[in-house]
Amino acid sequence: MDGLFPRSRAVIAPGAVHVPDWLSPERQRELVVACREWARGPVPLRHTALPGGGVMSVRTVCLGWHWQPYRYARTADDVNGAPVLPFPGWLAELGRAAVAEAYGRGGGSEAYAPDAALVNFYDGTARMGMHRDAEERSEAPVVSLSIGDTCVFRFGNTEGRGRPWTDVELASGDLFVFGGPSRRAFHGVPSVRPGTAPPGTGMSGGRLNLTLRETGLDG
Ligand SMILES: O=C(O)CCC(=O)C(=O)O
Ligand SMILES: [Fe+2]
Repeated sequence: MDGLFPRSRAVIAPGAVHVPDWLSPERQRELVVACREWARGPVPLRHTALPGGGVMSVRTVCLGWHWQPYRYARTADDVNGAPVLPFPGWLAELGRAAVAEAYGRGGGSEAYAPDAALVNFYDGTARMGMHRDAEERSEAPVVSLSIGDTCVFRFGNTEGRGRPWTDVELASGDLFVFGGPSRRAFHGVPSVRPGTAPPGTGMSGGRLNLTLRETGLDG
């Protein structure tokens, strides 16, 4: 039944907007090519090690600022010490277009200047636990772009990891923006649905997610 009914734009919580099918198929393919290039290094796509000894099931590479739990740096000190790749101007432009799409012109899109991105790759068994994006000093929104297999994206509240939450299916090409009162909301990815990607993304399987952030950091 998937694909028979158009999915519609939805405000999931104040400041949290889901826009299905925002990225064109061409744009998705371009992003896949770019992600593949970024994953070549100098910092490899890797399972992030957590301070408690665990390892994330998602594999990640960063742009602009390298995120390691729980700080940003210009070098990947928890991987190989290499400098993080620059944040491309065209990706910041795409981020501004995303914020304009979510909040309308005048909703802060002109001033949006993302300077960090996490590029996450999920195989069929990868998940991401409930967390908040908290290392950024800026209150500017997070822009999330999804390509490949559909996932369940769990969007919670700002108080804690538990309910209430809303489960949203993020499919290939979907945009999700969370800012304003939802900027520090807990969120996670409890499951990915293998084999649900549309043909033509250029991926052979799995899910890619890019989150663009404004760190508010200097230097
Ligand atoms: O994969 C997603 O949709 C969310 C990723 C995320 O929350 C993060 O990278 O902080
Ligand atoms: Fe996050």
